[in-house]
Amino acid sequence: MRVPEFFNTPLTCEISMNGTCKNTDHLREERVEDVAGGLLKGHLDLVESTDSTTEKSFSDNRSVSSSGSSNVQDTITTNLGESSDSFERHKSLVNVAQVLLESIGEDVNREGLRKTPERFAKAIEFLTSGYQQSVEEAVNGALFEEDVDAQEPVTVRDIDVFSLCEHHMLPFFGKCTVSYVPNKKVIGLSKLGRIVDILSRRLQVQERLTKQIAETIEKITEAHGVAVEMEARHLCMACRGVQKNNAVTITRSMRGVFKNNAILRQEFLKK
Ligand SMILES: Nc1nc2c(ncn2[C@@H]2O[C@H](COP(=O)(O)OP(=O)(O)OP(=O)(O)O)[C@@H](O)[C@H]2O)c(=O)[nH]1
Repeated sequence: MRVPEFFNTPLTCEISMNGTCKNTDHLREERVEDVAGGLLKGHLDLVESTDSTTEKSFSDNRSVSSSGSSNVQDTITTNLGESSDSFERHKSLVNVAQVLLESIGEDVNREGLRKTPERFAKAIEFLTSGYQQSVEEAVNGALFEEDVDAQEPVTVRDIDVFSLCEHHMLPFFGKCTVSYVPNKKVIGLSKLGRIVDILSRRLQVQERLTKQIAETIEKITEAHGVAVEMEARHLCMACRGVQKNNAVTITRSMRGVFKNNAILRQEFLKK
């Protein structure tokens, strides 16, 4: 069984307002032995091979408090709330998968399907993990003051996109190109990919996803302008329904100077 990162970390410190620092490892033990009251253990037993999302929720919450032990206690309470929510979510997804298998006439106990509800739950948790993530946390303050040339865009092409269409909950996937004209600050390049991931790992329609990516980048970077173009294939159009396997949908969102400056816009659209 993999153990969440939290339990493998060295000494935890609690820093009080007056700057003193004391060991709070006892809180970690309490968290398992007493505070969790068995819930955490139950969770770990059920989610035997803990997925990255669950690990993240534990490791992210390993906190160094800047305002004393009550905050540490608050954090623990919040963590247990989140852990309990994710436990309940996981349990219902496993149940849903079992019902789904039974509904199509499958035997949920046959060898090949025994672990399928668990796998299904983990896959759906991953594909919708964007609901549990915040863009601000992912960007992590990676905005850098730079004296860049006015009106010169920064463009990252071919960022992979995997999302689920909200109509059929089937994947749509492809790539997107993001461009922005910086306004005194630039964003860490990887953060553009992270923003795309967080917004994609939700139930979406391609048009809304494209617009949300542009709006989010504009808000975070305060850029003079942002342009996003996405090309994607929708499995709901390929493997079922109209069955157009080669159809590719292209969506765009232009904001700020990209909207008004024809040259910038043309440059962006030129491949
Ligand atoms: N605009 C848009 N439509 C989408 C997207 N993803 C799926 N759709 C469409 O959503 C529509 C849902 O139509 P409905 O008639 O309610 O559902 P349906 O009977 O399954 O439709 P068919 O797919 O035509 O069989 C379909 O036309 C899908 O192609 C998307 O990202 N953007």
